[in-house]
Amino acid sequence: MDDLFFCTSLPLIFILLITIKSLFRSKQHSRTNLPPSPPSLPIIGHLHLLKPLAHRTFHHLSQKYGPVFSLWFGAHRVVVVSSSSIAEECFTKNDVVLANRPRFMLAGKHMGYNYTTVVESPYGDHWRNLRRIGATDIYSPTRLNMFSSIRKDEVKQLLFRLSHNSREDFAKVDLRSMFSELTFNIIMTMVAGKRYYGDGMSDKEESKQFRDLMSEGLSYGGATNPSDFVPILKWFGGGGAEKKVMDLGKRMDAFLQGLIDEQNLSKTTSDRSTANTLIHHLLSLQESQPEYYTDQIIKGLILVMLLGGTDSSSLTMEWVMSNLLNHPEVLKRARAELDAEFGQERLIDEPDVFKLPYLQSIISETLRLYPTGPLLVPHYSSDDCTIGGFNVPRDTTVMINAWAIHRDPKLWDDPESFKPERFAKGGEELYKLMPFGQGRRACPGIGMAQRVVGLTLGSLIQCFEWERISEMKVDMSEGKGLTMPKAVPLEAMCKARPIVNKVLF
Ligand code: HEM
Repeated sequence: MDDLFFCTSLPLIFILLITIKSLFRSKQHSRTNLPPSPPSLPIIGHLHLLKPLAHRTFHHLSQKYGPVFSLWFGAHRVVVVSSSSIAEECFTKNDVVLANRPRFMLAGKHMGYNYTTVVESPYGDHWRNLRRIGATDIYSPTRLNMFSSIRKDEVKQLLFRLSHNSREDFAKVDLRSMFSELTFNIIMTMVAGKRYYGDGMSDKEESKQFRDLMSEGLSYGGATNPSDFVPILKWFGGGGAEKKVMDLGKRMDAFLQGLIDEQNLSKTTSDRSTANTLIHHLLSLQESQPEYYTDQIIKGLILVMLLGGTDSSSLTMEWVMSNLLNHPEVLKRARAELDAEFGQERLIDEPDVFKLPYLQSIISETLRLYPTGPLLVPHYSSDDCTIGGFNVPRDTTVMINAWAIHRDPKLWDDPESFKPERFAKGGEELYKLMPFGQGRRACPGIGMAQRVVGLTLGSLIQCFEWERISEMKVDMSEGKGLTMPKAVPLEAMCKARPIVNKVLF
């Protein structure tokens, strides 16, 4: 009996002691040499510092506390990184440890199927499966090429709209709404063969429903529940924001399910108008692999395209046009590049965009100064790690301040100035940019964004003269919102160039 005890229990006790010791050491390790932190208030920590334009607040803090500092959002630890080399460490050495997402966004819970869409899902098999589906069925060059005529048609419709009053003289146009409608129409035509914006659409009930859902969805995208940070708030009721997002989530789900049901029905009635849509393709895969292509997974994939792929691209185009209006010499050079390469006889097409290095430099320079994801999407540590020589415990949210890195004077000459020429050399400068993130969780929509943004801007420059609405420079201040909109929506004056009459009418 004694022998048996020694043989079985002693090794177990030994293993237990070693585990306790290493756990203790790990806890100690993670509690010392933490990133510096500003003085905090009881219970709320640093929440009082969180004002709109968080990237700017974090940048100011980094100047005092260094390139890695920590904050408490109530009971939740957050580490902010503002240096290029340390961000690189996050996306290489620590890429797996930091590939999780925090769970404090209400949208992720109630619209994103309890944090299971590709944006919010934790790192693991489910997320890998979603990225695989995205890479093969949605964002691969082959799939993107299949939908190139949709993008071309939508851009043509935009050119038509712009030319309505501008064939004789300069006319004033509201570019924010036009860019936004363009990106929604492109994605919805790819997804379901439907356009919800444009002539005759505003009275249709389904269009109205879609527009309302999207504007609510984008406005609640960054909503958090204060009681997730300060649990004591649960005792005081509240939760108003959560109820609104919950209600929106239900309506959004019903709408997306309606699209799927409609396509299922059209299969039985052999309606060919929906045969080339993304939903049709995903539903056909559902037949052979039902466990991977569930209705919920399909709805989640559509949702992230709509909420992640529209504002980010349309606001980027608005920032680019604002820069061009403030720098007429850059606009002139971009137009000369287009005219020299393609003349005034035919409209440019998607593949042409990659033969326009100056236009590409303008887009890169705009994404440097005005990245529409200034803090990327928050990452979350699944284990203890070190960042920039500091210990960062597991369950810490890590934010990368791409906006600050893109303006770091140690990295860029004259960082506050708009100078597309800095990208003329290509390679090295481009590697310092991170508007789409880096590593495992980097944006999978980059190819689609490049095509939409490049084709639209190239076409606008090829087909129209552009001027500001007054002598005053376009206001470049940033407004509130997750995707860093301009504070003042862009209006501009445009006049059709001769090519418009040749190719559009
Ligand atoms: C100019 C346009 C765009 C910009 C600047 C942009 C930027 C970003 C950024 C910064 C991230 C987070 C990276 C990180 O976590 O470190 C991201 C993630 C993501 N983006 Fe984009 N994006 C753009 C367009 C698009 C488009 C067109 C789509 C799809 C239609 C898309 C889909 C996604 C998805 C699904 C993720 C989540 C990836 C994951 O968590 O695994 N994006 N994007």
